[in-house]
Amino acid sequence: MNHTDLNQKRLDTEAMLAEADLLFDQATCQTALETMAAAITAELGGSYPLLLPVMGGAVVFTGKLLPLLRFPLDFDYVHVSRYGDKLEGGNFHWSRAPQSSVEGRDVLILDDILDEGHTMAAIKQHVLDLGAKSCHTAVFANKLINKPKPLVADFVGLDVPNRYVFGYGMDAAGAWRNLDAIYALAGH
Ligand SMILES: O=P(O)(O)OC[C@H]1O[C@H](OP(=O)(O)OP(=O)(O)O)[C@H](O)[C@@H]1O
Ligand SMILES: Nc1nc2[nH]cnc2c(=O)[nH]1
Repeated sequence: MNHTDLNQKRLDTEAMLAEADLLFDQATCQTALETMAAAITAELGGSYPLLLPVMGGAVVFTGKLLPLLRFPLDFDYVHVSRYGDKLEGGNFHWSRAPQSSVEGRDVLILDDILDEGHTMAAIKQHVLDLGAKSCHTAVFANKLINKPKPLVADFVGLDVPNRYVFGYGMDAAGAWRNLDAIYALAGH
């Protein structure tokens, strides 16, 4: 992309944030994160779990959560995507499967958002197929959609409305994963 195009993209991306609705500010996200950390510690703190965040969306949630978990754990990650930078989900693209052994482990999958739930359901099935002893799921945002989901997450930070949300690891047209709060895209 040349300099002019990149500059236009920067301006468009800034405009997208300026027009967006702030749903959950930084302090609200932090409180939700701390509540989740306590619940995860109570449930899994004694089982030496293997944590498997789903890249790239889980990067902020995971990076903030990990230092709040003061118990022994192993860390690996998977990379699965079905939205790319689109607003509608499509086919799964697995870029990275777990590299460490999942067999016999208590696994905790971490993701930024549970929307239709297909991504988390597929990863959980894969983890169980690999012989995990148990598989819990944690999502920072659970979208309140008007359809049944294949799975209910064991740990949820915040329920978000049925709109396209971004920030806290979630992208808006590929951008704004770096925001420390959750926004909804104008008109979506
Ligand atoms: O519940 P679902 O409807 O399946 O959607 C949730 C998934 O969508 C997003 O990933 P995306 O495919 O956009 O990839 P990304 O993590 O690289 O943004 C998000 O990070 C979840 O993994
Ligand atoms: N950024 C983002 N990614 C998603 N993946 C599934 N739903 C969403 C959403 O609302 N926002």
